[in-house]
Amino acid sequence: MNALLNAVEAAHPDSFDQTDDADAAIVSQPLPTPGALKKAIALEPAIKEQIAHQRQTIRNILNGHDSRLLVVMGPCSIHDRDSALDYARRLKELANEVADSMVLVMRVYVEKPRTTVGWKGLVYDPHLDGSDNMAEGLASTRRLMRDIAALGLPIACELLQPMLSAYMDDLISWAAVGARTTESQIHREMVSALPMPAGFKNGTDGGIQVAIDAMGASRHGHRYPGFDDNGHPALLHSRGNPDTHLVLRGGHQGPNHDAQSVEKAAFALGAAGVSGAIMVDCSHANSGKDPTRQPLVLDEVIRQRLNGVSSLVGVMLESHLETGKQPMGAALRYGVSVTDGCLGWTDSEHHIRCVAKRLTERSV
Ligand SMILES: O=C[C@H](O)[C@H](O)COP(=O)(O)O
Ligand SMILES: C=C(OP(=O)(O)O)C(=O)O
Repeated sequence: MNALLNAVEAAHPDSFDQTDDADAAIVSQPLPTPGALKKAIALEPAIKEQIAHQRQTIRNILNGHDSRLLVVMGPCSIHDRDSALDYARRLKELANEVADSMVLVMRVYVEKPRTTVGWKGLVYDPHLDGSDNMAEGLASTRRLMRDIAALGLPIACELLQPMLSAYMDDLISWAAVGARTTESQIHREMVSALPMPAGFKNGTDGGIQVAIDAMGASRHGHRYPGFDDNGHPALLHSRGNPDTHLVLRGGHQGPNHDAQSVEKAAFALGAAGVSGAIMVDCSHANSGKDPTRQPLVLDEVIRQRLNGVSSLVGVMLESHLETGKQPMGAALRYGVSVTDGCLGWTDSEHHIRCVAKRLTERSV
């Protein structure tokens, strides 16, 4: 990594100078370009093919050509490599076991949107100590995602800072735009260029129209300023992304996974002429941020699906090795979330198996 940074410094010596404007609020530090990092931590052709296949499987579920349930599950945020890989190995085994009725995709969330301030994720601060070594965070993220993909798991990730998506977009099979950014034109432009399906969450106030508008905006091509793979400012031309959908995550007024809210959302999607596929996030405002309530939300979604609500194609769970969450601090407990509380592995596995059984019994 240092060699990469030295090469960047040699090519752009000015960018290392601190500004001499005493009023300026920023100091710049160089980062590798997306192209350089992708070359340094490259994907084997077999992994690229696997990811293309996994994206297509997810598209098929969204389009109704594959009747399995899409399940995006994993930690609220990734904060250490060992527990992420430990989780991934367990998830892969479970994914194989339930493959007839479900497609499990691992949440590998490395950027966190904060309500005010807080730790912003592995990419920003891989040492969790405020040192913000983003060059290292980007490299660790790529290595981790590559290793998880090598286990055969599809990866889900929220894309928050549009500039960072280019460092990892080749590794992701399903992308999320979060409740705090769905309304942003910049994020809609970003999604219009993504090579994978993407879910737009409803807003934090519970409003679904922002997500429907986002789907309408991102299926069109856009021209917008950004950076090319070599890090040069460029006018980017996107083709538009036809594979977007709504994610219901509840809002300030409470949950929105009940039958009436789902029916209302399906009607609004139909009226707008966008994809009718809906994923329910069993966490966040749908569980009142109490991880132990996620199975109740899951149960209700499966009940509706088994009653014929075909728009419900997916669910999301925040799940880690251990239940709950912990504050950031010196001695972190292994496998416990440092952001939102998660359902522990034993419960997660149990509930996924129960759902698989219910789905399988119904289809025979
Ligand atoms: O899923 C994550 C959180 O809900 C989101 O990042 C906001 O977190 P915060 O309110 O703790 O900042
Ligand atoms: C931040 C997340 O969700 P939301 O945008 O719904 O708050 C998340 O899923 O990690």
